[in-house]
Amino acid sequence: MKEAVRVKGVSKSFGKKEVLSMIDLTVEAGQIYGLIGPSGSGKTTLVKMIVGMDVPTQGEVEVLQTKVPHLSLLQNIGYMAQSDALYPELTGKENLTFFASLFKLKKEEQKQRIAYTANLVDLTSHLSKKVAAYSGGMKRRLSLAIALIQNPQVLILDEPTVGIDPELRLSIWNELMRLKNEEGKTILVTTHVMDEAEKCDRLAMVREGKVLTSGSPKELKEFYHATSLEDVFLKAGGSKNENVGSN
Ligand SMILES: Nc1ncnc2c1ncn2[C@@H]1O[C@H](COP(=O)(O)OP(=O)(O)OP(=O)(O)O)[C@@H](O)[C@H]1O
Repeated sequence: MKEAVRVKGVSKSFGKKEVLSMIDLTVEAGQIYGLIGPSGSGKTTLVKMIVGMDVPTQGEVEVLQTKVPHLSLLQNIGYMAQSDALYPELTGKENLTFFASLFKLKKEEQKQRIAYTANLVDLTSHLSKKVAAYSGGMKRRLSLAIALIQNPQVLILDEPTVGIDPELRLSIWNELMRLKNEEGKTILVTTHVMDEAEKCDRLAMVREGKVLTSGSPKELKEFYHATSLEDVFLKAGGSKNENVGSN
């Protein structure tokens, strides 16, 4: 299978502080790949370098066999940041229309994508409200809709379900599964939530800027003789970098 994302020997420092240290990871096309780790472990920094918003101090990143950053990748990467980048004075629909207009979409396709993404995140009946009047969860949902607007091949979602109620969280995960299974999308997601991590095909557990271990949830639990992913995390924390899975 082809690689959708390749991170090769990436380190990142801010001033003298090294935040990421020699990260290697590969996301196969058509996988859901989870980055899990405590707050401050470096997940967002890594994600920003994968989408081309920040530059590694060392190493390089490729997405769809193209070295990041590259203009051609904008159409193919949908990015949902941790903090919402929305226009509060515009309505939900105007926000979606604005972001859709940045991409090469025909008028009819643009309309369809707006309707589809709004429905996916359950915002259809709120589209004419100003975003300033949205709750935190609604803003997260709109950000997710925007990440999907141009129908990108690769989705990079930084804690997409924070502040979203359990029912909608489940429906968003069901949709991510559908996007993977039926449309062959590649999805890289950061999360703190272990039951979301269980749904990923592969995981990398990150702590203090290093990948502690990686593999499928099943492989990780077997390797560490652990009953849960929390347990894997605790056990992996005490050992050297392990690559449990096949890559
Ligand atoms: N622009 C910056 N300048 C200096 N330090 C930074 C910068 N961006 C991130 N850091 C530091 O890098 C470390 C990793 O931060 P990062 O946001 O990547 O972690 P995270 O795992 O995504 O955490 P969270 O889950 O809370 O978002 C933190 O110590 C943070 O303070």
